Amino acid sequence: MIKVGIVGGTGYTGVELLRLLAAHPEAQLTAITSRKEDGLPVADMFPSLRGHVDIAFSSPDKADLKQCDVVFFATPHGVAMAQAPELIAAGVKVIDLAADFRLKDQATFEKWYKIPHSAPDLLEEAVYGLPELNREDISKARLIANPGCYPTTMQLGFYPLLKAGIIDAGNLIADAKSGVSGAGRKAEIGTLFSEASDNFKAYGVHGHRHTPETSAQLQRYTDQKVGLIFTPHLVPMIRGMHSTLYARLTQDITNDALQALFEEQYKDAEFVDVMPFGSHPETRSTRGSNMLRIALHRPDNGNTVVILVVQDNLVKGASGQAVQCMNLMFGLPESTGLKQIALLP
Ligand SMILES: NC(=O)C1=CN([C@@H]2O[C@H](COP(=O)(O)OP(=O)(O)OC[C@H]3O[C@@H](n4cnc5c(N)ncnc54)[C@H](OP(=O)(O)O)[C@@H]3O)[C@@H](O)[C@H]2O)C=CC1
Ligand SMILES: CC(=O)N[C@@H](CCC(=O)OP(=O)(O)O)C(=O)O
Repeated sequence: MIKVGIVGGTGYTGVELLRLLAAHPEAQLTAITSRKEDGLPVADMFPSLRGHVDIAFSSPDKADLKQCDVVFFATPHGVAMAQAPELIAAGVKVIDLAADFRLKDQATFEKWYKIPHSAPDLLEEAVYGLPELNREDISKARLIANPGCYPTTMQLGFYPLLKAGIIDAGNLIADAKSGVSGAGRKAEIGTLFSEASDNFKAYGVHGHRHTPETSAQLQRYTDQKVGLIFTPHLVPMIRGMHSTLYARLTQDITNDALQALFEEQYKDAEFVDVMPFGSHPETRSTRGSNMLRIALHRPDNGNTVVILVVQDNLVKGASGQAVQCMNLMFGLPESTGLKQIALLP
């Protein structure tokens, strides 16, 4: 059994990790932290886990994380970088769900996250945890930077076109919407029921930290200079994410060939579903599952491709993807413990 620790077990990605790991045949939850709930049985806070999780929270300074084989950080940016060096030196693998190790360039990290990086020596080693594009490196990694939720949709949507060299990489547009759980479980005015329900708004229009993350990753796959305009929106759903991506074709290609490009790219990807050309994926077709679904459109058969991408921000956008990485790091089939079918309605 893989001994698993979770730092930040009271938040949304933390409890999602618990749900997935409780059903994982090779994982044994060994330590889970909370600064506020030291000593409280996990199932007392989350009754959905009664009968499935039988350990209690401990404060981060008391939790014996070094006895774990892998530790997930489901914490705000800046927490993992403080503890990862010591854990890795002790032979523990680390998967950070935050952004501490996502950007290779320290100055770019510090500019966007407005905190100094305390473990810059690990930036080079950290592996970006997007299995569909990075499977081999993940399987050898000691430290995973789990992707952001929006960047997962943008990269998997643009990648096949970018790799084929048939779009203008300097003019990528992403119009994306997230459910409110994307903002985490902390109390904030913007996520109050009376603010976020029955409402719809864009945010981060002049710059969101997922733009440099996505651009830097996409840049690995093209010689053109990547230019991305990304606008996130908050929509009144609890979970789920819908990204509508636009790319300009630079070559003649039929719709059948476009579709074939995506189907070929993701033919072995268990968690990426390329739907029929022209279809309309819904976020609920992924709710609670680790699936990401893609559908292509070509308005008026012109030179713009519209790529619709849906997923669940908490599963494929965070905790499910992190478990997918854990499976690879421990030599297990990638889908172990991740075969849940989406909930309907
Ligand atoms: N929500 C989402 O859809 C996604 C989130 N992410 C990223 O995952 C990370 C976690 O997100 P999410 O679960 O939503 O956040 P939450 O705010 O819901 O939870 C944060 C957790 O971190 C703990 N925590 C906070 N500060 C510290 C600290 N200084 N030291 C130790 N533990 C701390 C909190 O526990 P306590 O206060 O009890 O100690 C809590 O359990 C974030 O970095 C987020 O950006 C990534 C992709 C998607
Ligand atoms: C709805 C909402 O607020 N979403 C978050 C994204 C959360 C996330 O997953 O991203 P990181 O791990 O990079 O912080 C936001 O836009 O800040």
